[in-house]
Amino acid sequence: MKAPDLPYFKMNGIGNSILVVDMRSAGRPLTPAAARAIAGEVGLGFDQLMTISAPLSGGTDAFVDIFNADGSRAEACGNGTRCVAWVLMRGSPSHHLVVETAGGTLICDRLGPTRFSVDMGPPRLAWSDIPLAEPEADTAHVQLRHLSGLPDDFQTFSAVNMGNPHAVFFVQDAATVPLAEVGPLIEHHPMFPKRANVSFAEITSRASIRLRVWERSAGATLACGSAACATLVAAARDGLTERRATVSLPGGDLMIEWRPADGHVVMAGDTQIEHEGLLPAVLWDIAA
Ligand SMILES: N[C@@H](CCC[C@H](N)C(=O)O)C(=O)O
Repeated sequence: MKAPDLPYFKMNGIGNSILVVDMRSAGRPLTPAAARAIAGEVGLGFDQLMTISAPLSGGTDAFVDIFNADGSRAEACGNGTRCVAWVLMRGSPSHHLVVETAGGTLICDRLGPTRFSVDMGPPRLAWSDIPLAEPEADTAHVQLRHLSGLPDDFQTFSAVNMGNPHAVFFVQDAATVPLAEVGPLIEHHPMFPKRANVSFAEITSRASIRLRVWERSAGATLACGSAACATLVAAARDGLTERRATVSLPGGDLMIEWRPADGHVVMAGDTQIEHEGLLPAVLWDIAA
């Protein structure tokens, strides 16, 4: 039977470039090679590609697989999840959605026509959950060992897993961090067996943070939702901010709360649709 062409939605979550593909009629998953082809030859570049499939577990509305532009998989993507919520709730009276990803179950709520919140679940803070390569008693202050030549600002980081691994560095001035130089060095540091998303955070008040992010497998991005969540957790854990703050990224602002009631981290922010279309069925035949 001929595979169907599949609807895609080119979107962004405050500048984080997201391609959502509705695979519910495909009957088979997207391969990493197809994800790379979509980003490359097909010309639909993205930071993350989110595929929507039928739910795997009871009580969820969809399963979402997340690919980086190099074809690797990510366990979480906050900005992409808000875009998925826009796609699944458009034209529907529903204001609430539960999606499952490789990193856990995410709850989405509509706050406005293009504004959504995502409950990203609780952060995991044990060294083995990040994961780090070796035991660390205090994951809020980890020394970045064996990497010489970095300024003092980049010697100690806070490690947080928000479904995916994050290293958060607090700096005096986020704007002057040489992201393209230090980002890849830290992402690939042997301390991170699954590599890491790398954040540089400047505390601007008890309720505001300025942030720049080097994403694992995607590089410098205008925004990263899970990094904003990880940063708020790291900042509140250190007493630098309250548990609710505005995180300002180059692409815009996210409101992040680490809820005292259940320990979950909730993000709220905008989404934007750029265009939509159909992806040719032949792509589904590209092998892994
Ligand atoms: N942009 C995302 C997170 C991206 C995932 C990352 N590159 C990884 O490999 O973990 C977000 O908004 O959370």
